[in-house]
Amino acid sequence: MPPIHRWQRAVTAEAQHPQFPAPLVIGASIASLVVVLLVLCMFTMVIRRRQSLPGLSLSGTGDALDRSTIREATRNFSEANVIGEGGYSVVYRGQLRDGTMVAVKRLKKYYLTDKGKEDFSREVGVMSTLRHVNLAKLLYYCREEDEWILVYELMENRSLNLYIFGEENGFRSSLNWAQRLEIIGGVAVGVEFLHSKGVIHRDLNPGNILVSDTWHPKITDFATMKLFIDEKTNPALVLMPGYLAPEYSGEWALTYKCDVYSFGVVLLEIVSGRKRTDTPTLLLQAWELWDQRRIRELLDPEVAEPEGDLLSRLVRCIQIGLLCVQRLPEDRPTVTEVVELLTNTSSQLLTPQRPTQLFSIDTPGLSRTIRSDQHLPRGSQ
Ligand SMILES: Nc1ncnc2c1ncn2[C@@H]1O[C@H](COP(=O)(O)OP(=O)(O)OP(=O)(O)O)[C@@H](O)[C@H]1O
Repeated sequence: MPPIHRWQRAVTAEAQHPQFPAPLVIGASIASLVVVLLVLCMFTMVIRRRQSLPGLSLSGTGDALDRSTIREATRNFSEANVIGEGGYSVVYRGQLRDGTMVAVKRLKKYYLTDKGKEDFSREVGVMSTLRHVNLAKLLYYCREEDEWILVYELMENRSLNLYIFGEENGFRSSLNWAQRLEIIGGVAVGVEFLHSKGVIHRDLNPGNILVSDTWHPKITDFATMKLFIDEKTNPALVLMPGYLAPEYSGEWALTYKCDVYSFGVVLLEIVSGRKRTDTPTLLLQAWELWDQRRIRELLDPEVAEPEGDLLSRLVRCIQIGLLCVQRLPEDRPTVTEVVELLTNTSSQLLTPQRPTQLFSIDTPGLSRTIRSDQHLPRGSQ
């Protein structure tokens, strides 16, 4: 061991017994105590918020909405009140005591995770602050024991898939071309708003686009339910095949451009009336017909043929859709650019490349992509 010099010994001794003035020591102790108390207070507040009342109004009115109120509104979740069912919820029509008509979304219990339980109140609180004319309005939520419920404003016309895929008689022809173009524009504006708030929808599809009684589109399911489900163990459940961008279905590479891709697929479905899962070659068909200027063959035959200005707007719209579904995210426009391209008809449009990806059997992380240079499965062309 090297010898210790006298000056070293002096420093060591001072370090062991530093001579601070008494007022400084007292001041520092009080300050530390205050900081500790503040941290404790904040921690308690967070915990209290998480264990908050079972039903909490999101409208700022202060009215609590508990399970018994929701039971009453839906006549005890009566079968007759079911208006839809998705992968992880059953949706009921309901009427609150004040007469407000609501859509009550009751989450299926077996998919809820511990993480979801922790996040529910906080995340729903955040989502409820997203108010926009093209977003469905989340009014209340209820989390009581194992009952998890979201209460939305009711959209009498339900979702867009009913009208573009003709799942019910006569529905398909009820949306004319002008209305379809309006819906496409409204969805783009809604997605732009979400992106401006830092939210990626991830699951944009016609089942998640509701339509008001005046045919205005309202995007729903923006990142709410999916936050409460473990998508890595339930990927097929969480995200709808046919709409996922190849980079997301293949490598979980999630960016705003994934929504742009889904939007492009939805746009092409709206104009063609063809569901991509039933028509895996939809993107290629659309590109070829657009490239050969045979657009009329792509358009939904159930809707009266468009002429003049309407036809040229549709041609432009299809070109925008094809730009959105480009394989590489960097070749797709941003949604803000999409809105600009849709509204400013004199703005310059790039030429979309021929799609190489026909259809991705796209469970994230388990992607099996069929490319146009590979053989398609029998019956899929
Ligand atoms: N606010 C609403 N007003 C009217 N109908 C609604 C409303 N919300 C949902 N629905 C109807 O309920 C159906 C199922 O809802 P939704 O798709 O949101 O369920 P989900 O469990 O989130 O499922 P998924 O995302 O797998 O489709 C919708 O397709 C729509 O027809």
